[in-house]
Amino acid sequence: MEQPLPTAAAEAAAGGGDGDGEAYRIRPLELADISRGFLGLLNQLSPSPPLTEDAFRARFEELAALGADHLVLVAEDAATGRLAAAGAVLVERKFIRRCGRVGHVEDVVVDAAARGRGLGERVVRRLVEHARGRGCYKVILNCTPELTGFYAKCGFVEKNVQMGLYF
Ligand SMILES: CC(=O)SCCNC(=O)CCNC(=O)[C@H](O)C(C)(C)COP(=O)(O)OP(=O)(O)OC[C@H]1O[C@@H](n2cnc3c(N)ncnc32)[C@H](O)[C@@H]1OP(=O)(O)O
Repeated sequence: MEQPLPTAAAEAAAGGGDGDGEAYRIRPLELADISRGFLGLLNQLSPSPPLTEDAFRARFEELAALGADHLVLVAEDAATGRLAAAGAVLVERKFIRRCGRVGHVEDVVVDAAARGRGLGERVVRRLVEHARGRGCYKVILNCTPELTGFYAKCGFVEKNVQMGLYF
């Protein structure tokens, strides 16, 4: 039987599945989410060629091996079972700051039809809580200038600049 990423238990302990009768249930990514619209969601973030089921499974298992240091959350529409949002957080383990940990929020996306209802903020706040629960002293992310207002609503402040080198 298919299992969710092993991060599920840690995530649940840190505030876990909503289970409160809300329209969207936020939970860790599962293998079966490939047929619940997960890839279509990611495509709204960054258009890319279709991923095969084998490639998805291989990456899912790779991430599962990282345990609670890598969490992908999705928001499932309780009425339809389709995914309406997703986001990820990666816990970096440092030597500095007394071997401190830093959370990196990545790949946050809400389906175009579900935007503007607070779902994006809910997902980000849950990712942040996971990082806090893993002992991170800060959470950081990169975004375009147009999105700073959204992340400010999620509690983030602008700090430094992003630089990139693409291959
Ligand atoms: C680290 C990264 O992943 S960066 C990539 C982010 N993802 C994308 O750009 C993909 C395309 N965009 C989306 O998926 C969505 O528009 C998101 C994720 C940016 C926002 O999701 P939504 O569910 O629509 O946002 P949500 O409804 O939770 O908004 C929360 C608050 O932020 C505000 N907000 C939302 N988007 C923006 C914006 N672009 N600029 C300023 N404020 C915004 C909302 O008005 C709301 O404020 P309120 O509480 O005063 O009403």
